[in-house]
Amino acid sequence: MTLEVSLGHRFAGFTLDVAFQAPAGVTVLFGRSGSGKSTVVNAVAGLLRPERGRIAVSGSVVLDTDAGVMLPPHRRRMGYVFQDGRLFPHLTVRQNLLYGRWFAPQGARGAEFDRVVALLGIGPLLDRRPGALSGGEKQRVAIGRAILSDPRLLLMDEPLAALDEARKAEILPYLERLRDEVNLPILYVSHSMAEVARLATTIVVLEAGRVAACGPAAEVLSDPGAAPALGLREAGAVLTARMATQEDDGLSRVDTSAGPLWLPRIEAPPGAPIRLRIMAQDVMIATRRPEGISALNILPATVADLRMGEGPGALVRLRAGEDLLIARITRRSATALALRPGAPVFAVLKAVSVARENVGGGL
Ligand SMILES: Nc1ncnc2c1ncn2[C@@H]1O[C@H](COP(=O)(O)OP(=O)(O)OP(=O)(O)O)[C@@H](O)[C@H]1O
Repeated sequence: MTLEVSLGHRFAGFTLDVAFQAPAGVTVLFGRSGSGKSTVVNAVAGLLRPERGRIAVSGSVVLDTDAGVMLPPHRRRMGYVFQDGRLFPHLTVRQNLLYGRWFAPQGARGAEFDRVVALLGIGPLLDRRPGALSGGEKQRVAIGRAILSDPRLLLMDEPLAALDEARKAEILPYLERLRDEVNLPILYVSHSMAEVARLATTIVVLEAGRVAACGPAAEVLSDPGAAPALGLREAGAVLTARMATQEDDGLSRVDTSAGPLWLPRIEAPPGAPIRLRIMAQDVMIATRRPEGISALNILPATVADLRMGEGPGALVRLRAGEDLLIARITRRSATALALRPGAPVFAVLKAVSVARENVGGGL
């Protein structure tokens, strides 16, 4: 495991008691305001001294209260990207970036300047000062500065929260590239489901200082038990498909492990991994393959588990090939269809449910 975290801490009126492990990639800490996300990140960074805990990154222990180990922040080799960038206003972009590199340990200063500049697309900005940058550009520079300090782990506490939708959309592809091309684990705080669905490798859901759910993104997002903590309205699964063909009528065909799906045209080369998000409310369940229906996308599936809500709703997790889906239906339908684990069904996906802005890189 790349990241091992176990923490206990009390503030007046709040108790944090969490433990999770995560492999390489982006680990998203997700939860409502006040659930403890920043407290965890601050403890990992060394900005908070927890009462009890053990934190290891790629096997290196930075905190172990039982063993009396508590490295100070500057010896933990964590890159930290805040909501507001926090660049030095009197330095140019180049100088801000080089400042980050100054903290890299001797001999490890190879996190090459040019490669990072190219990765984040900030070459044309090098001689400007932060005052002449957009919010999205500032954040890209802040990320570059953090990477150039050659960290073991990148901590990002709501790095997009201060940006408008257009600037968020500008940065997300760079974050995907960081995840996919730079071998740098990232601990990422967010309460935006769209960001989580697009970026997360692992999701840790916090609720009132405890871990409500934790695991690979595809599993947590399709888990009926985790959906209430994630937000029922935004419940939806992610799955990875492969780009197949462009069709004559403007649709693109992508292949999932359970069969093909057709979506509004996606610009991607054949074979490219495409991360899809399918909202629970956009999945209907049929016990027989429907005919004479306008929905294009129908996948054979089996019921994995289901959870009857306290109100009229029910959440059903479906296994379609290797992939997991979640459907939000009524309890009445779940009963009428006699849904139970193992039952063979068909998942009917409304074509619009696979939205273009939800299409990102591979898991
Ligand atoms: N230094 C502190 N002293 C006392 N209480 C604190 C301190 N820091 C955080 N808390 C409390 O701990 C709880 C968790 O706070 P935390 O900032 O970790 O939540 P969060 O999930 O990051 O929230 P948000 O999404 O609003 O940033 C809150 O109730 C907060 O008031």
